[in-house]
Amino acid sequence: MTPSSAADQHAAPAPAGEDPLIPVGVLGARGRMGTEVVKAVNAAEDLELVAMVDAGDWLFDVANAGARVVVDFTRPDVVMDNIRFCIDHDIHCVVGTTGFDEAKLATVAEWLQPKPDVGVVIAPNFGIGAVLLMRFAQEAARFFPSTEVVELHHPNKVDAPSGTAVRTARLIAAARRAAGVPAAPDATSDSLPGARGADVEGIPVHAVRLTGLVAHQEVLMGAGGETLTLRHDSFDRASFMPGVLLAVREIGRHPGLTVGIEGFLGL
Ligand SMILES: NC(=O)C1=CN([C@@H]2O[C@H](COP(=O)(O)OP(=O)(O)OC[C@H]3O[C@@H](n4cnc5c(N)ncnc54)[C@H](OP(=O)(O)O)[C@@H]3O)[C@@H](O)[C@H]2O)C=CC1
Ligand SMILES: O=C(O)C1=N[C@H](C(=O)O)C[C@H](O)C1
Repeated sequence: MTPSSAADQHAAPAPAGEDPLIPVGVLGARGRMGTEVVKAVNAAEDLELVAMVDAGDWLFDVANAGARVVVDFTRPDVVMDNIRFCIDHDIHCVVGTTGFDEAKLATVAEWLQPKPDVGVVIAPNFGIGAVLLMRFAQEAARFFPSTEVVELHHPNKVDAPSGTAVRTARLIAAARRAAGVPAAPDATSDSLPGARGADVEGIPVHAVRLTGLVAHQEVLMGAGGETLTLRHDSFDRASFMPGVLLAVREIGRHPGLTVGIEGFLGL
């Protein structure tokens, strides 16, 4: 990595007599999400953008610039290194990058143990509607013998299925288990591998990649003679920003590891 330009960093003292601004660094700042986060932080009166880092830049600039919170929208293969760096430098982390399984979450929790004042929130989706969809799906899960998840995204997305779809399926599976719902009826034998999607704890998850889409998800539930379809659409990445900014403002008050922004929303 090489140093980011001085133009990417601008530190300013807190206005006298007012609450100090929260200094924020953005990792993946030139990516699709990072660009939107930079705009949102710049537009927020209580936040101050002090560092922008993208591939090829020095992460050390984030620490040198005095970032108190870092927002990470990078790549699943680099995000763990970024989180480690932030924890080691006592910087709170708001992570939107996907690719977290239980093992990675446990590793982050372990890194946080000697740092009781540092907070990390890892959320597969900052869209308020997407978070609500997950909650509604959990509520409905026990009433329907069959459930499938379909996620639909832009074709440049690096991972499949989406982090949101995996979390949604896990939450539904947990709700079904808790209510004693047996495995979904499915007598199909795939004549083509993959035709029934990926199996996430017994819930089929299907991934569509289509030019023109941004980020969308449907949860389909079926019982005798009826279906329930829950759908969320992010037509614009601006839709993620209220959730990102909420997490930036909250994370300093939530040391340790938080998964999802449900708690910050009072859900
Ligand atoms: N939680 C949520 O609500 C959402 C999560 N996401 C997730 O966020 C992630 C990013 O998505 P998106 O913005 O579309 O992807 P992009 O590829 O557009 O952006 C990622 C950026 O990170 C840069 N980057 C790569 N390595 C590093 C590094 N080590 N340090 C800093 N920057 C780095 C990339 O640079 P380069 O291109 O040069 O490699 C690129 O500019 C994905 O995991 C996606 O699933 C997306 C939308 C919403
Ligand atoms: O890459 C994306 O675009 C998105 N990624 C996240 C995911 O994988 O769940 C969130 C949203 O679906 C957009």
